[in-house]
Amino acid sequence: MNVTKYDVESIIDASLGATPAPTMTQVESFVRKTLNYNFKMTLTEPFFIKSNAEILHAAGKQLCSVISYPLGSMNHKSKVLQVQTALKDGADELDIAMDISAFKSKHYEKVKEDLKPCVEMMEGRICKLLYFASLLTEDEQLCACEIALELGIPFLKTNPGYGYSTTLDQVKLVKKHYGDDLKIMVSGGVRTKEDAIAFIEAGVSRIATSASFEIVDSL
Ligand SMILES: O=C[C@H](O)COP(=O)(O)O
Repeated sequence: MNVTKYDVESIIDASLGATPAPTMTQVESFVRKTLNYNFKMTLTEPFFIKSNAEILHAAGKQLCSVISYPLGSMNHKSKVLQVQTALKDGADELDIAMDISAFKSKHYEKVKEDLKPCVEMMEGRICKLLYFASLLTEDEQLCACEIALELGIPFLKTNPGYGYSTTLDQVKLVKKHYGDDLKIMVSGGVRTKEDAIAFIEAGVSRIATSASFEIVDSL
């Protein structure tokens, strides 16, 4: 498979993830730096959506934010409010975390009821289900895929970062069972162009990484 620089750059969601508590100045400088690249999205925490959207939209770029990140453990009302606010503030896409504790407790209906209004509010905009693959068994990962499809979210985000790296096996498992029915954004631990190319060859549609500049600059 011949993977070009464009193939990689154009599917990256650029994250500042490696900096756990960035200052507003650090965030703005990161966002301004992404303007020099042709990334798919710039990822931003909810607090920064409004200010980052002003910068990115003025330059014709888009941003994605996160909801109930990283464990999906916010209560339902606050998740709904967070989605409403994120969209009002200018988010173009959202990565919504599944309630991992409820899921691992097998409260699948609760997990779905929690997510359903959030997905409906997206009104056709892209959202991805963060299912935290590294905390799940293989059977649980496949169960999360079923939930995504039942909710009409045909796009997964594997892991939140924070030291949880996505493996090729996690991606291959989903691709083996669901093929093109589920798109995957690999997230967590993608650090080099070799990592990026290996995940593209495994079938991912998007790459969220805090090494976006380094990866593209090395291609
Ligand atoms: O949301 C995206 C994450 O920050 C990606 O994970 P990473 O920080 O390990 O690259």
